[in-house]
Amino acid sequence: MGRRLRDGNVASHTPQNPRTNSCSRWELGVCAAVMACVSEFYAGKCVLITGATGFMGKVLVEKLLRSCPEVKALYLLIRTKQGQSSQQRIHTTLQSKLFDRLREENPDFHKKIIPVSSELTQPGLALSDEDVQTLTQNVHIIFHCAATIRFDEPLKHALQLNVIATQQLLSLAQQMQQLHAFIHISTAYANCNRHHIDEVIYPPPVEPGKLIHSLEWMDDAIIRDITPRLIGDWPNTYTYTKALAECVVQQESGKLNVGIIRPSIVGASWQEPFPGWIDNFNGPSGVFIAAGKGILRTMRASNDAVADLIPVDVVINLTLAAGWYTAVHRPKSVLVYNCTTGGINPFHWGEIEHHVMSTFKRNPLEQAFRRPNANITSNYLINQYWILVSHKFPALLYDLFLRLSGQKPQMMRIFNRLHKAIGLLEYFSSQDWEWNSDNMNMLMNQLSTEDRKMFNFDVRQLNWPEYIENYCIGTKKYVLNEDMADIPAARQHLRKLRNIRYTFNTVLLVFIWRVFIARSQMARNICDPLLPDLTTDTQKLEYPYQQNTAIYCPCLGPAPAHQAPCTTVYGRMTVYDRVWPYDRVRQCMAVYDSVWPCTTVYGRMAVYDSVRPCTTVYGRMTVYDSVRPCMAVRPCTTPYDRVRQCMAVYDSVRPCTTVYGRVRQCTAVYDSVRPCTTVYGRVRQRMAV
Ligand SMILES: CCCCCCCCCCCCCCCCCCCC(=O)SCCNC(=O)CCNC(=O)[C@H](O)C(C)(C)COP(=O)(O)OP(=O)(O)OC[C@H]1O[C@@H](n2cnc3c(N)ncnc32)[C@H](O)[C@@H]1OP(=O)(O)O
Ligand SMILES: NC(=O)C1=CN([C@@H]2O[C@H](COP(=O)(O)OP(=O)(O)OC[C@H]3O[C@@H](n4cnc5c(N)ncnc54)[C@H](OP(=O)(O)O)[C@@H]3O)[C@@H](O)[C@H]2O)C=CC1
Repeated sequence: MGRRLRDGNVASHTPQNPRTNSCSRWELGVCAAVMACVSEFYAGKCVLITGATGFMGKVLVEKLLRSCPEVKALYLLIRTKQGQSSQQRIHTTLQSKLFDRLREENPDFHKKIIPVSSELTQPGLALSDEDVQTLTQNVHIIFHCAATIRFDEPLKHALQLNVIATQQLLSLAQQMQQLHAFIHISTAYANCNRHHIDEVIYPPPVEPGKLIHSLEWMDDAIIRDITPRLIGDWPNTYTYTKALAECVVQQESGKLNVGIIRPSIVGASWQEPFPGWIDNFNGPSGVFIAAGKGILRTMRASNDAVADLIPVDVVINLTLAAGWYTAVHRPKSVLVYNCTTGGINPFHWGEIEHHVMSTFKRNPLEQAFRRPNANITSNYLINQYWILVSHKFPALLYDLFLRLSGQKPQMMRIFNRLHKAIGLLEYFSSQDWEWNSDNMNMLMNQLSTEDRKMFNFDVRQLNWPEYIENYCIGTKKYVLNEDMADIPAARQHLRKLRNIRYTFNTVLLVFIWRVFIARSQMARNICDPLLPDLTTDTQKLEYPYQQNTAIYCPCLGPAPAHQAPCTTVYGRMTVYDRVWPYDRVRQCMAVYDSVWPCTTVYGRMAVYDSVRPCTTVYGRMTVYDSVRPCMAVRPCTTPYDRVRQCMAVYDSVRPCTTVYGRVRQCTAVYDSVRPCTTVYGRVRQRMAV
């Protein structure tokens, strides 16, 4: 790494006329088709970059050093953070895997990097006088990438960094003696309150100077209260302040050669330095990861809306080319480049959903919470329903499990954060915009064949399915630092989750059946014919019954022998015999008469007798008696009912008497001749009176 500016170690640089240092068609008449004008332009140049520790800044530094090896120096404005100096921070940044290729090609690349301590929200960018002097003397090109990209940033802070810092940097740029170009990175969504966006700077929603002035004296609480009114139809403070920043760039550009790059949604790299590089959760990356982990199951997005993703290396190639073009061709006014894909090679959110899911099924993330299975919907209510069923309910269950196993519940908290994040993104995934990208095309046409390859931003060549696959794998490798060698274990984990799901679904189905469906007479009438007949052939002969009607127990033929056991049991049902009529009855009940064996009980109960219908039903209880044995002719009467822990009490002579509550205690008292048949609870007691 080069010595810090402050140490005054930057060699003086002979100013060059940008026009003579390039292969401008205007200057040279013709640009040799194979000449790499762009990298040649950067040879011997000093470049100032803000935001070099960020996602795009890093890629810019890497590409500049790799493809323009003759560049003289990179001054990187970096703030101290968490006790780390700018020097230490850039050292850490350069350890990133992103720089592996460069490290291999040029192990000394770091010598050209000169970190400069600068807090952009401070007056004068918190630059020392010495640093100001060095920068103003040496810098040829400025790339201003730093910004807060948080959607929920308080307005004052977003204004300070995105607008005021830009203003200050422009005023520093005005003092620079040999500045050829100032490139400001904006966003394609700076004007997202419009549907069609041209490559022009639109009038600001408010005069930036006035807003800055007004907010100076207001305290944070007041600003928070008036923020929604101020930002109007912008969805967040980020896009709003980026719109103001563009306006400031135009106002303060003076005689500078200025270009504005407006990337749409910046995603993982397409080709350089290798496919799929990404290092953060911003934009769609966090959504992909959450879906791959099986946490995110639903999101509001329109299947048919264009997903205007743009690979980070495309943005950086265009930015470097724009730096060259701005310096060499010095456009009369600020040139804006909408750096988008939708108008050229459109791809839709529905397609993205499909490719993300299929990639994560083939290359699962480790320790997934559930199997990846996410869907997008544009319908608010459907989305809310799935949030409840697929997010909140499982989170609740999982937290319950954690609580019971003595751990701290965390899933609900994770989901709340996820909902907050996706709630902020949905604005962008539920509608689409049209960007004019003429300047991007124009710039491409200005490049030599060599440059078009080296600084490729021709998104017509982008194969979306392949890109999305590399993107997802990139999140696995570079954001989550997972090893591809562990994929078999991750697949095994998914299989385990699938089995758990099947088991859970089966239990749930049985539960729903028991609680809701089996209680419904109508459902029984529909389902009975479909149910298997579990009686044996012998039983059928002896105790035929009609299963496909509501009549269950016609007693046909002569009574079987006295000892004949009670018969059928379907489902959870009871067997007993006529003398000792009892048995474990969990949820159901059979009631029968004294002579005949009880007949069928399906589901929860059939009660009948031959002469009189069974009598009382109390709560969940059946009580009846029969004076006479069941007869052949009469069907059983009451097929009923939810019997949780139920009870049949009867006797042969007198009706049963008491039934108590939901049959926690059921007391049947009766009969002097026959044994009583009390059943208590799950038939813990049987007794004869
Ligand atoms: C259904 C699946 C199929 C997929 C198909 C459909 C996909 C639709 C995707 C739609 C995406 C649309 C994206 C549009 C964006 C366009 C905007 C214009 C482009 C730009 O100009 S700027 C770049 C965009 N900016 C952002 O994306 C920033 C958004 N982030 C924020 O504003 C904040 O981070 C947020 C979300 C408010 C959270 O704040 P907070 O709770 O304070 O958390 P932190 O930021 O401190 O982060 C804590 C921790 O969480 C990680 N993190 C951050 N975001 C996510 C996320 N989305 N998912 C998961 N994890 C996330 C973060 O890295 C931190 O981790 P640490 O380890 O550092 O603690
Ligand atoms: N990512 C995207 O999808 C898109 C991004 N853009 C634009 O691209 C640019 C770069 O975005 P991206 O790289 O993704 O953003 P990052 O958040 O990854 O990087 C932001 C950079 O700004 C620096 N920074 C923030 N605050 C300060 C400060 N007070 N003083 C000095 N430096 C500061 C950060 O430094 P530190 O490490 O110290 O925090 C970091 O280097 C932004 O202008 C953004 O608006 C546009 C469209 C889409």
